[in-house]
Amino acid sequence: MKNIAILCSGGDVSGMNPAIKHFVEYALEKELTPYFVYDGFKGLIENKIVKATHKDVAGIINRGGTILGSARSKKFMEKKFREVAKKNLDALNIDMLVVLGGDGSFRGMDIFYKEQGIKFCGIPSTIDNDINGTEYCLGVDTALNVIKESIDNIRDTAASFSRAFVIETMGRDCGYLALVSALTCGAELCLIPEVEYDLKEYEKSFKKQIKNGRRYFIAVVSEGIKEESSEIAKWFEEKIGFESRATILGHTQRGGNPTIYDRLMAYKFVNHALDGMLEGRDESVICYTKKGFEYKSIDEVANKKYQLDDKLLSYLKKF
Ligand SMILES: Nc1ncnc2c1ncn2[C@@H]1O[C@H](COP(=O)(O)OP(=O)(O)O)[C@@H](O)[C@H]1O
Ligand SMILES: O=P(O)(O)OC[C@H]1O[C@](O)(COP(=O)(O)O)[C@@H](O)[C@@H]1O
Repeated sequence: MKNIAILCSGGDVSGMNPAIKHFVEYALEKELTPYFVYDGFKGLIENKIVKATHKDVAGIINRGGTILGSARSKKFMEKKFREVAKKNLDALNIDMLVVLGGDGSFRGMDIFYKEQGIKFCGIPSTIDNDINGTEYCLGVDTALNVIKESIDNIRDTAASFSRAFVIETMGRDCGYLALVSALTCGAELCLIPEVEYDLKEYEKSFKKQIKNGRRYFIAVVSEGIKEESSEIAKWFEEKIGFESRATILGHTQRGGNPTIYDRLMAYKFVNHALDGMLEGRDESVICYTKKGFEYKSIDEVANKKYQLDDKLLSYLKKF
């Protein structure tokens, strides 16, 4: 039997646990021996590598986060520590790794493969949905649903109290979560890092809306824009004349039980990862595009910055 391991690296997402569960099941079905690496690349270096069984993945399909733990490891950037990681894997005869993470993790694995010969398949996993080459990253749907729940709740109080609410979503420097949430939760204002804005340009239209009976405003703004969400709230008070509050959703967006879509995507990503490795793909990332699932090289994924789809961008509400 061949040995294969799985690890999580970078920001955790809801959907990792269903992926880990299916990894064990599908590996055993394919007559591979599955292993867990706890705490990402850090755990590879610290030898936290353990054989996995069906029992280890019982009752986890509905849980957010990752039972394996995730980490960002500075040591893995250094060759001498990657050599330690390789020694640890060799001792267990493991030469294949499935990595749930972002482009940084895949870049690290690419170096590890070229230098130490450990084959890998990357499964894009980040709530930011900011990996070039794939239209979907594991965890995004759950994060969007958490945001939707929060905005719907905030709308109740905003309408009752006649206030403006500025809701900040995560995304680092990518506005995907904010844009999709604004469109699907009916926000009056959406600000994202990819699009220049001038708040002055919204004043006339917002005042007109108030005259026409608008009782409250919902603004969805992304992490990474030029202003703090508290400053946008202040603008609502000072320039629009509306009492306002700012809510930063923060790490709530990384939790919650995985949606059906993320459970299904986890299943499909893992199937493709193992199939690809068994077919002899030694260093690939599975991307989901209009064509379906595709195996791409690390260069196709990590050499270019992710760009929001033009069609989606065209839906951004203007003043
Ligand atoms: N150039 C690199 N060389 C070796 N390891 C890397 C490299 N880039 C990233 N890594 C590893 O991948 C980890 C996760 O990368 P990071 O960019 O933080 O997250 P993400 O995978 O979400 O993009 C880093 O902490 C590091 O251990
Ligand atoms: O959990 P931390 O270290 O505070 O990081 C927060 C960052 O991680 C994210 O939640 C996810 O980013 P990654 O998936 O790229 O790690 C970002 O949206 C956010 O900017």
